[in-house]
Amino acid sequence: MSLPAVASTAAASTFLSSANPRRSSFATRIPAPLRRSLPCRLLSSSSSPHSSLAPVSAVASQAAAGEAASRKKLLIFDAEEDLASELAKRAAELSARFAAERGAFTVVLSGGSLVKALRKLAEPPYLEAVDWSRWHVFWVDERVVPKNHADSNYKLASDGFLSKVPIPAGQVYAINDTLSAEGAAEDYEARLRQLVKDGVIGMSPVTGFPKFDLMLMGMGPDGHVASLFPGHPVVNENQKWVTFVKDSPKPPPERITFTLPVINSSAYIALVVTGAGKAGAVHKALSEEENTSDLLPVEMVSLHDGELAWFTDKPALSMLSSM
Ligand SMILES: O=C1O[C@H](COP(=O)(O)O)[C@@H](O)[C@H](O)[C@H]1O
Repeated sequence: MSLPAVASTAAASTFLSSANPRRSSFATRIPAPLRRSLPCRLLSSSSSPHSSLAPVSAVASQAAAGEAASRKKLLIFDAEEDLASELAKRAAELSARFAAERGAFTVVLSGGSLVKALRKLAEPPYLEAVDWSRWHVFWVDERVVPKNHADSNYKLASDGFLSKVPIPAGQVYAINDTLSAEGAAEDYEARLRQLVKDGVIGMSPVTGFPKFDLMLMGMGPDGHVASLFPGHPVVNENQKWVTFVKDSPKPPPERITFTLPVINSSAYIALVVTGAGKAGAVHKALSEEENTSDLLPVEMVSLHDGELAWFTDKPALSMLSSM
């Protein structure tokens, strides 16, 4: 689907300005065809992306009726700085909410470009304001390499984020890097099951899979999420919580990964996807052309009862419009 280069329409401006009077010039220039092409009905942008549009009220009434509720948001940022600020703010809000509700806050990290986007959490005011003692940190995927290896997602997060915030060391759950891929996946799932029994991780009454409070995830240029790659059979795993691959198309080949049922049971997912290199997969994921036989893993991320927020920028959306 190619979208025409059109300037903002009155409808587009009204659509957004009623929800967010501080919208950016980019938001106002989202053409009506693009708005129609987006399955996410919540669009906002720049440094103040909080607007909510129609489906949120629909979701609220579903929730009031006791049904599972799923929401999607598309947040578009002019600057990476703004994206990082909003991500930190949202994570801090969720931390306070879940710490109060459950006494623990379970956070799942991916590797890749996501980690850099977390940097503002390690700065004032969040460094002091967040109750880090409540955080329990997991990985949505990990490469089967030693923890001090350059390819390790643990090392990436440790160097770029975890070493800068006072999360108790015993609440950072790295994979066992002395095991094979199969062994590490089994071991990680066993540890998750124990933490569910201990009440640290919640369970989804809707799906019967663990329900993590916040997943902070990236997406590869091919539309992969975690280590679930397009066309790989593990994308269809629907029993295990954690599985493994030995033939990842992106090096290193051996990885362990959460399965889609676990990802889709989350309370909140922030999917951080920026840059022109991701534009093709973003176009496929966010356009209305649905070919259910050919879904990218990112298109299969769909929460049963929670909120999925895309944190994006103009280059990542560049194939959806001609900005
Ligand atoms: O290999 C991986 O890639 C994805 C995407 O990384 P990005 O640098 O393109 O954002 C990442 O989310 C995943 O955790 C990692 O193992």
